[in-house]
Formats: sequence, structure tokens, C-alpha cells
Amino acid sequence: MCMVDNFYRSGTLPRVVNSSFISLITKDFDVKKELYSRDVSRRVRFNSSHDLFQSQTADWRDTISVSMLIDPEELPAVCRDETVEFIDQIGKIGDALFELLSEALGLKPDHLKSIECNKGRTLVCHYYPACPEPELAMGVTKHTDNTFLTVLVEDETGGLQVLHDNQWVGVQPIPGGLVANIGDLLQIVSNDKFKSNVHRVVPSRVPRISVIGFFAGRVAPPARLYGPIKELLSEENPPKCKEVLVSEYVARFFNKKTPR
Ligand SMILES: O=C(O)CCC(=O)C(=O)O
Ligand SMILES: [Fe+2]
Repeated sequence: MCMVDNFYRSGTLPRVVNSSFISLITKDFDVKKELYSRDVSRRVRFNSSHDLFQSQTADWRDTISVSMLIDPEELPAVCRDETVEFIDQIGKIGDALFELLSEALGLKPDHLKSIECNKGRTLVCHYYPACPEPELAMGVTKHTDNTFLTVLVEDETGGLQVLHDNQWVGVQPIPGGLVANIGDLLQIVSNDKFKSNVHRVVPSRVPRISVIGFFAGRVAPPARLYGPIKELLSEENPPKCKEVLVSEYVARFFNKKTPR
């Protein structure tokens, strides 16, 4: 595994870019029509520029989101088997990364899992259509992820950029590889030892696909408060922030008035 800023890569995930899950977002118009919704309680949904009504800008992309807890019967039949396989694989990779990240914090391997950072899982596929004037558009405006961890597989187009020393640095796609990045909530529980990176996606004249596993922590009731892990705190390392509920954090995140 190598590291670019806090973005990590590895060469193990299967190639997903020619799968039926992807065909769904690029081709199956009738199925997409059925799934079209902005209701976040829907366990599988399709929409364009997903935060259109919260954000100041419209993004150049379509998105399918699937709760990883979904009953396979709720998935469109055209891509059911492959989607179940991706959920399983991205889930396992997320779990393995949470063990490594716990150890990197000097904690037992199961610590982050024991506080359910690996829960609240969503599988997302973004499709960035070919853009005739990419210099006038943005695929995803600059942001940090409001999750614990994000694990991403992409095609060979490129376009993901990380802000490093005030400069946008392109993340070069590796065929069959994956990118993982730390989200805001992991920065909070690690008491700022891990940093949540600012990143964005720029569109191009050719289409791009990415498939992402988001791990947002425990969102189901009873709600869990997340704050700096007690074992990491000392007189020299006092808590850098208060405890938060995932739901409140996400609401605040989407209500930010500054351009993301
Ligand atoms: O599509 C990508 O490469 C990244 C998308 C992203 O940053 C996000 O959905 O949070
Ligand atoms: Fe992101």
C-alpha cells in the first residue's frame, strides 16, 4: 500500500468498470427512472447532482446510492449479483482498513470496529458524463467526506484531485487498484491524528466512473456519540473537539453556506 497525503492505494479490488452495476448508471434508462429519488431514506436511489438543493453549485454527475444493509431482493434484478459481490468486497476491505487504522493509533485492532465506525455503509456509483466544456464545470466541488472512511475504485479516466500544500494534486488511477481516504469523523475520534483531506473531482471530455464504499459510523438508533477516543487523550493531548452525533454532523455538513 502506498500513500499520497492521506489517500492510500492498493492493488486488490476487482475491476468493476465493465460490470452490470455500471451499465445501470450509464444505460438502463427505465430502471434509473424507477429509482429516481432524493429521499435519503430510500435504500437504493438514483439522481443527478445529489445535493442540488443544499449546495450552492450543481455538480456534473449522476449517482446511484445503495445502503449496504439492503436485502438483495430490493436491488434491480439487472445488477443484483454483482452489486451484492461489491458490497461484500468493499465491506471486507473497509473492515481490514479499520483494523490497520486502529493499530496505527496504538489501539487494539478491533477498537474502531468496537465503536462501530465501520457501520453506516453505503455503496455509491458516480457517473461523470463527457463534458463539452470541462473548464466551466465541476464533477464534485471541493469538500471533505462526512464519513469515517471512504474506499474508492475508479476507471482509468482520472479527475480526482487532493489539496496538498494549497495545490491541487491529481490522483493517478491504477487499473484494478483502490483509493482510500480518511473522513471528518475519523479525524474527530483520532483527535486530529488522522486528517480528513480536502478533495474534488474535475470533469473531462470523456466520461468517468467511480464506485465508492462510504463508512459513516452508527446512524441507526440508539444513536452513538462520537468524540476523541479516551485512550488517546492526555494532558499534552487534550480533546480537540466535542462529541457529535453522526446525524447532527451530517445535517451541519450539508447546511454549510460556503461553497464546497
Ligand atoms: O468520484 C470520485 O472519485 C470521488 C467522489 C467523492 O469525492 C465523493 O463522492 O465524496
Ligand atoms: Fe469525497
